[in-house]
Amino acid sequence: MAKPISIEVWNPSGKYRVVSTKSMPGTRWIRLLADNDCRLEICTETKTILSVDDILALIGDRCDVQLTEEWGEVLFSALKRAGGTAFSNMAVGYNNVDVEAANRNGIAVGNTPGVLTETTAELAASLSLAAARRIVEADQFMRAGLYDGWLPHLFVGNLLKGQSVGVIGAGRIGSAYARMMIEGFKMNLIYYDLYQSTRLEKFVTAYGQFLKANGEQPVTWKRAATMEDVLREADVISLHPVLDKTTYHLINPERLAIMKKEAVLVNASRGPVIDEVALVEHLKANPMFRVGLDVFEDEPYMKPGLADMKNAVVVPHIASASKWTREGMATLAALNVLGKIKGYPVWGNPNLVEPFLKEDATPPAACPSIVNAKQLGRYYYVPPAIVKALRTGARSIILYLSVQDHTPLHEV
Ligand SMILES: NC(=O)c1ccc[n+]([C@@H]2O[C@H](COP(=O)([O-])OP(=O)(O)OC[C@H]3O[C@@H](n4cnc5c(N)ncnc54)[C@H](O)[C@@H]3O)[C@@H](O)[C@H]2O)c1
Ligand SMILES: O=C(O)[C@H](O)CO
Repeated sequence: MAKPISIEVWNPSGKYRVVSTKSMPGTRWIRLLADNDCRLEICTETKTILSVDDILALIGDRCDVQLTEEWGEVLFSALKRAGGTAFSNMAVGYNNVDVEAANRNGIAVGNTPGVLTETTAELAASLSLAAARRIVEADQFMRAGLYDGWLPHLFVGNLLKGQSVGVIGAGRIGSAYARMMIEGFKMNLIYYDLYQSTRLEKFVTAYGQFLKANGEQPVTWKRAATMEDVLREADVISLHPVLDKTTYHLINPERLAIMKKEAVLVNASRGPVIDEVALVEHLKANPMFRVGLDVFEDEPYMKPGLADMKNAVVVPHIASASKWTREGMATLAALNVLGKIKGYPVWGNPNLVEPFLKEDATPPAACPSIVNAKQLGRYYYVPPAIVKALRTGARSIILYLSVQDHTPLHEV
């Protein structure tokens, strides 16, 4: 039997036992669970990453649902044995979750999309600027007392205006990042994604027309046929795909070699999207090539040599770390599991989660985002207006649920 784990308990007499492996920001998520007859146990262990045994101890022999951490067959089957039916990641990415194992055990898997988009894109934009303008190097130089007067060559970096920004993975976050760089710095877009992002293309076209009408150079867009086209052409490249078999080591020695010598590469997706050993070699050989990294291949560690590279800006996986976003993630994670307990349907569009985030309002009676809803045969939330329209005999309904053209629309 694994050793006991220290916990803090809310609403001890609650009927449903909900376990959170981490303390999450804000208090709304706690209130939502406690007010709905849940006994909430929050792990208070000081270590950052819990082992499988730690989590088994937390699940115990009766647990209704579980939030966050690395999950596979051992944990999902233990959760099922304890009577559990739901798990939620406090993250949009769920490459840490073996969804097949969850399906085999009939466990609903939640994630928290939509609330991280702008926050994560802003951090990617910050890393782009910090790397292009050598902000961290210059800050360290200043603090070291090395500044003895203005010099024409001191920390010369790259101008972004009019250059081209490359986005690989133009989904929610990639598209938001692209818009920031285009609107903020008037960069031209080249992107690569498995799907076309017509919304993003339309945005760039309209913004280009606006600039032209005001006598400025219009911005342009191009959807690249291959990822290599983006790598060859772009001055700043930001990676925003999901991590899966197709994107593991997407940036490898061959692809690094075709990038511009003075390019800036940013990664706020997942560490293994870049072959980090190859990246360190590339940074050593190309001092004007710069990177901004939020994520690492062997998190929390960096590959040997990376920490010594002046042309790398590194931050500890903080892309979603704004107060609003983190509290929103906690709320969505809690509502995913609460919705499963209550037998609620799954929200029709996981990209449009604002109704769940209104601080003083009762959230919709739905699970905000369950990634294996279809596999588990869950049904979807239909907005009351549509139900009413159907009841009053409407013959056709315009579905307005897809905010992103290439995001598959869940069945309603
Ligand atoms: N660093 C952080 O804190 C942080 C925060 C949020 C999200 N993320 C990561 O960012 C990822 C993207 O999040 P999102 O909300 O934008 O997801 P999303 O699903 O909206 O976008 C992902 C995009 O990647 C594309 N894609 C998939 N495979 C590809 C391939 N082989 N080549 C090119 N494009 C490909 C998809 O078509 C999609 O458009 C998450 O899965 C997560 O791993 C990291
Ligand atoms: O995928 C995510 O949501 C992040 O990595 C956590 O911020």
